[in-house]
Amino acid sequence: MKIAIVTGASSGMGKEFVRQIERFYRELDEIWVIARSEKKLEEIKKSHKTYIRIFAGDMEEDLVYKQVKNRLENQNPDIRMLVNAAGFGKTGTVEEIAKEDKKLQLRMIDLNCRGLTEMTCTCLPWMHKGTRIINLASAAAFCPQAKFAVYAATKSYVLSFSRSLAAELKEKGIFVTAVCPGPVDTPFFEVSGKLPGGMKEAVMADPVQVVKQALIDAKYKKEVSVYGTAMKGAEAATKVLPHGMILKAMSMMEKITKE
Ligand SMILES: NC(=O)C1=CN([C@@H]2O[C@H](COP(=O)(O)OP(=O)(O)OC[C@H]3O[C@@H](n4cnc5c(N)ncnc54)[C@H](OP(=O)(O)O)[C@@H]3O)[C@@H](O)[C@H]2O)C=CC1
Ligand SMILES: CC(=O)[C@H](N)C(=O)O
Repeated sequence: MKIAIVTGASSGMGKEFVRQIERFYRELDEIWVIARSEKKLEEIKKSHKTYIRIFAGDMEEDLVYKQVKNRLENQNPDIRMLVNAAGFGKTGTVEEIAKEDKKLQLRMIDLNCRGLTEMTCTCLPWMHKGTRIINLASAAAFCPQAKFAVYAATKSYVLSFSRSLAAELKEKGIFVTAVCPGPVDTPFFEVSGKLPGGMKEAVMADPVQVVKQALIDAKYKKEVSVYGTAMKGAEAATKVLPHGMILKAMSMMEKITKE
């Protein structure tokens, strides 16, 4: 049995991956979807031809990983693709966020880093030559970001982890792609809140295009997928300019767009 597994499938890019994967891999028997909102996953199930198997659970807790593992052991499927999309962010200074909710930034590390790592380790024994892992990092992985500090750090982890994993798995013929978009128009910002000023709106990307690019890049075994000229430019800038200078410029731009 050939399957794909998508975390964070109830919304935004995860949901879009489920939609596009169905067209991309026509031979799939099932797509396994993971998120907390069972109701949203049920809605997604109704709109697909491929059988959608729902795992409704909180990836900050252990239970959902056990449920996925048990199902893998029982059905022994061939995982053609794993997409790790579950994640969240919060804008504000580290102090402000901690004052509002002491645990929130730790929960962010737990989901964005531990969750992604645990799901990858859970799935790897069922992945073989020619299969793909797609990890949702972010352009925030390229450089530290004030007022997005913990989020940007978690995404640096995802990028670093993905590249190391890609090197480790190359011999086995399993290919890993870290997806690093700039701001994408999804419900993400309803959870995170927005940075003051209109900086992000100006470069907001369409999730359909970001996911399409990611699947093409994964097909061509690219280790990093960056959608759009603006973010390709940003990536190049973070490679040549001192990060202190970029942080200063970002802070100045924020002040200008606020005025
Ligand atoms: N939007 C953007 O600008 C960008 C987003 N990204 C990254 O892409 C990924 C997808 O984000 P996006 O689609 O935009 O955001 P959304 O908020 O639309 O989707 C986030 C998904 O993660 C799931 N999720 C959140 N918390 C948990 C949890 N504790 N356990 C299980 N699932 C959870 C949500 O489902 P539910 O609430 O039902 O649990 C939802 O399906 C994230 O990792 C994000 O960091 C990267 C770059 C840009
Ligand atoms: C939410 C994101 O990851 C995005 N790259 C951003 O910086 O807004």
